[in-house]
Amino acid sequence: MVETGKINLNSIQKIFPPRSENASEVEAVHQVSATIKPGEFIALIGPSGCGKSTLLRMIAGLELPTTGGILLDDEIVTAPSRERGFVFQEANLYPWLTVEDNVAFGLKINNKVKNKKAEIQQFIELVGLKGFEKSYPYELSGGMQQRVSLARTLINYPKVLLLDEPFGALDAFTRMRIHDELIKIWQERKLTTVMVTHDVEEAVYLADRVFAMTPRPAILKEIIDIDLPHNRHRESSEFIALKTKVLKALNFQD
Ligand SMILES: Nc1ncnc2c1ncn2[C@@H]1O[C@H](COP(=O)(O)OP(=O)(O)OP(=O)(O)O)[C@@H](O)[C@H]1O
Repeated sequence: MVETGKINLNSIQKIFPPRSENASEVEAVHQVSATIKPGEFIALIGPSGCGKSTLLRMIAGLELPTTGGILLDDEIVTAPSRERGFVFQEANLYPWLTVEDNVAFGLKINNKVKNKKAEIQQFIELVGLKGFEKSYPYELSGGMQQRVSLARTLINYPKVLLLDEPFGALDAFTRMRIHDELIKIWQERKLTTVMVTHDVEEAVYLADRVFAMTPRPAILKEIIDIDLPHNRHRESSEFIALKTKVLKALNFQD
């Protein structure tokens, strides 16, 4: 079986030009190199404004590196593609469309919606929204909206799932439930996943490896292996030890 979804980051640097005449340029990402294996779950963690989202956006092809290159399965990333599904912090649903029409929207652009009813239903069920097909976004909680956004991305069968703090606005209980759903989907679909988060516990709960970034410019300071099987127990001594390790890498704990 050919495994797909390998990402190579080769000395990635991103410098944004000055925003105004008196401003200076901003180096957001500095010389990041790493290989992400097919099917791996990576959490990118670092202080606010360090450059995590910029790195994720470059993997998506939404930004181009100033120097260095990103390869997906040995092809250089130069533009966004459905191969690399992106879920934003906000669900960004179309308020005038129902859940099923929001999920179908990406397919409609492709003119592929014919005979896709069953598939749309399958993805709605995959994210746990059976029974809400005809609901509008305003009738859903924040967590449910984010699940619609996930279904809308997954229905295009991306090789890579890129998540930019998608659960940041959710309450703690909803987050924990959605974490378990995400792990189930990730295990079923064997998707290479890269997630930006501020939350050390979220990173240790979900990821195979945590990439700890420095304050801006983001440099890959340390990679922490999370060598725990799922379902992980947040209260276990191994889990707490790994959280401490990540916090140390981020310089928040001696
Ligand atoms: N398009 C842009 N033009 C100029 N500067 C930018 C642009 N996008 C991001 N930056 C700057 O790059 C730096 C890194 O931003 P980025 O959004 O990647 O950080 P982050 O680590 O994801 O932050 P947060 O966790 O707060 O979302 C910031 O100083 C930001 O102002």
